Amino acid sequence: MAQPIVSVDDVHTYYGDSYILQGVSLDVRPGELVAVLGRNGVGKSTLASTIMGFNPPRRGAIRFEGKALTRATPEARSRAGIALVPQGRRTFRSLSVAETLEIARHLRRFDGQGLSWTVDAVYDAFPRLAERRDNRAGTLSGGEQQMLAVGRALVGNPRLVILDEPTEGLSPLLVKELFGVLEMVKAQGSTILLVEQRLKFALALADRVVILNKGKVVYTATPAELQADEDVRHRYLGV
Ligand SMILES: Nc1ncnc2c1ncn2[C@@H]1O[C@H](COP(=O)(O)OP(=O)(O)OP(=O)(O)O)[C@@H](O)[C@H]1O
Repeated sequence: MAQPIVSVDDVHTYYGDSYILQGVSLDVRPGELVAVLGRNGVGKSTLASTIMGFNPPRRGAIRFEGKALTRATPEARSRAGIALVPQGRRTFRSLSVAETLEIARHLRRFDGQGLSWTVDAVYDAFPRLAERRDNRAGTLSGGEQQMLAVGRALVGNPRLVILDEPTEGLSPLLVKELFGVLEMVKAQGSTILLVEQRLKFALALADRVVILNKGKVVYTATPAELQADEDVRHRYLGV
């Protein structure tokens, strides 16, 4: 089996005294889409920010393409080829769509090794962004800002894209559009870690699903296995 792109090994993360990730381990292999599921507050976003380096673990290790990254800064992780699309988008309100994407392209410090998301490719994937290219991010709808946040990550041609609840607040139409884009990103061989509340969305995209509960991985399976396991879905996802 291929070496994992990212390997999270017995990671323990805190916010002050709050013990959030309590020994999380998971691997994501090249070209795989792994969905992280779980109820509100179980630590999914914390896992995303721990991998990106915003909230390093007190114990445990994170390896990226075989190299230890546990203590690396978020900038170093970005240079290594990890991109995070954070929950709540965080686009710069005063920059236009075109400026946002151009800046992300210029900041690209990582040679995407055959992956090639250009600004034009992002416009093709999200026609709404092309229509709004001269508009400031602050004037976009929530859904359009989400598209922009995803596009900004893609033009960096990351080796690993971490998406933290990208469908949150999107209209059904935009959810569908985002689904198509993620299918495309996947088809190009990108590796994706998807934190997601919408079960159907996650099951339709994922190669593997991981469920977190109270800061621990309690279940790992294929989407079909989770689909068939009513007990697990009910117990850990409430559906
Ligand atoms: N900056 C912070 N300081 C202190 N506690 C925090 C902080 N951010 C999150 N928490 C707490 O950590 C726990 C895990 O939060 P996290 O956001 O990782 O969960 P989540 O599974 O992503 O939930 P959600 O789906 O609601 O985003 C929660 O109890 C939350 O209240």
